[in-house]
Order: sequence, then C-alpha cells, then structure tokens
Amino acid sequence: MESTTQNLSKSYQYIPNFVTEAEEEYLLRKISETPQPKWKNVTNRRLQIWGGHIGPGNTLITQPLPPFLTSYPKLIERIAATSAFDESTHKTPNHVIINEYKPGEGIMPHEDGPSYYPVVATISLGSHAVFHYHRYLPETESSSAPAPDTTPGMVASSSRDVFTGPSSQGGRAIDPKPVLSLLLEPRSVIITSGALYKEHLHCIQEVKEDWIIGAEPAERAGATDAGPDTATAYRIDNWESIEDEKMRTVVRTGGVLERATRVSLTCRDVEKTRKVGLPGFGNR
Ligand SMILES: O=C(O)CCC(=O)C(=O)O
Ligand SMILES: [Fe+2]
Repeated sequence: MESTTQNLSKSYQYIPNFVTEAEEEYLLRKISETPQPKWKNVTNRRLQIWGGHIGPGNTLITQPLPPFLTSYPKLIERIAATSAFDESTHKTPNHVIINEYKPGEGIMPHEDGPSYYPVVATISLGSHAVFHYHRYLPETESSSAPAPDTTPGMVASSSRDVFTGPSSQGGRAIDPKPVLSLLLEPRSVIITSGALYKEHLHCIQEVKEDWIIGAEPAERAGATDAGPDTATAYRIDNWESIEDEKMRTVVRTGGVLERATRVSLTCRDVEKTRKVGLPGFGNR
C-alpha cells in the first residue's frame, strides 16, 4: 500500500529540547571520556554499544546501561515516560547505540532489523542532522529504475550491514527521493514507529552542510531542488516544530545549515534477552 507523507506523520513524534543544555554538555563529556576500546570504527562514523551485545537468534546478552543514561540524566526513564514503549516487551529501551558523526559523515539507507521491537528513539547532541526516509521501489518501477549500484549511497542494506559497512548483496531498489525529511535539532528526540520503522529505510547524507528549501508556500514558489555543486536541497517536513530561532528561519524560508560533530543516542528494546551465565533462563 502506498504511504503518503500525511499518514507517515502518525509514525513519528519529534520532541525538541528533550535534553537540557547542561545535560547535553555532561553527556558529551561522559561519552568522549569513554575508554578507547569501547569505540568501534565503522564506515563513516564511530560508535559505542551499551546494554549488551546482540548474539545468535537476535538475543541480547544483557549488561546494565551506564549511569549517564539511567541516573543523571534519567534519559531512559524519560523516554519510557513518552509512552512510546508501552507495548514493547520490556516497556522501556534496554539497548543504546551511540554514534558520532563528523561533518561530512552519515549513515547509508538501512532498516533497523528484526531484533528490536519496532520503535526507536534517537536523541541528537552537539549538532543537527537531517534524517531522510526512503521507500523501496515496487518491483514494476524498479525494473525501469537505475540499478541500485548506479545511484551512489542508495543500496538497501540489512541491519547487520549497518555495523560492518555497505553491501550490495540482496539489495532492493530504493526510491532516491525521500518520502519524509526531518530536521533533528541538537537536544531533540525523534521517536519512529509503525510504517516508517517497518516499511522504510532511513539515512543521514554524508554532507558538510544541509541545503533546505523554505517550507512556507510563498518561499516554495520558484524553489528548485538543486543546491550548488552536488548538494541537493530538501523541504523539511517537521518545520513547524523547530524551536531554535536560526534553524526555524532556515526551514521556513530556505538556506543552509552547517553540520558540526553530532553524537546520537539510538534507544531501542531488544525483545529477546538473556543474562550471561544463565543459558536458557531469563528470557525476559
Ligand atoms: O545516528 C543516528 O541518528 C541514526 C543511527 C541509526 O540509524 C542506527 O544506529 O540504526
Ligand atoms: Fe537505524
């Protein structure tokens, strides 16, 4: 079934200022102080995984989340209080991936995969990003569309590939035009679920600046999709929810947002869990 931008708007909740400036500063410090071996370098970003590792059978071998996620600030509790995880197995996120992106870094289109209850809460710190959501092309359209590997960065990847780099194997063709583009302000959370989680891919483009087309109708008349050089400009679908004054002006009237280093906290509930040392027990 065709998803429209309008019905996809039910599949996300964008909350600006979910984290205070003092909390943001503290979190960025704690994350940067994390010992080197905890960091993993992957294609175009580095990451830390908290809550345990997902092993065979999509089962999480659980480890406690660190105090900077549970005690100060009480981020996990705050996310659970949004009700987004009310129907999930543990009613709260139990797994957090922290990604760090320098300007020009991003993440290729992917799905988050079957290990998780289909809700994800992503907190942004330090810089904005633009999240684009893409649909798969139906077989009939994809046969006449360019092959995925002729469209840079537009190859479907499985959840496993997210952590090991792009793969062209088993790729389905993706519509290069996003169905939804959301601006994520620093300190905001974006919670996605439903069709957006289950039927679409998401990505962050590998650019140093995001070109934005003004969302207000007067600004859109005569707007073109192409920015200078190879950059492409996008209209931001959550433009009415942007709080920062400068970003608010840009999303309303058009302009450029320069990326800085962004740290994201991707919080999810891994449905199957197991404690170390108790094989076959504690499947909750
Ligand atoms: O860093 C982000 O905001 C997105 C990360 C992501 O999509 C993932 O870890 O699956
Ligand atoms: Fe993801």
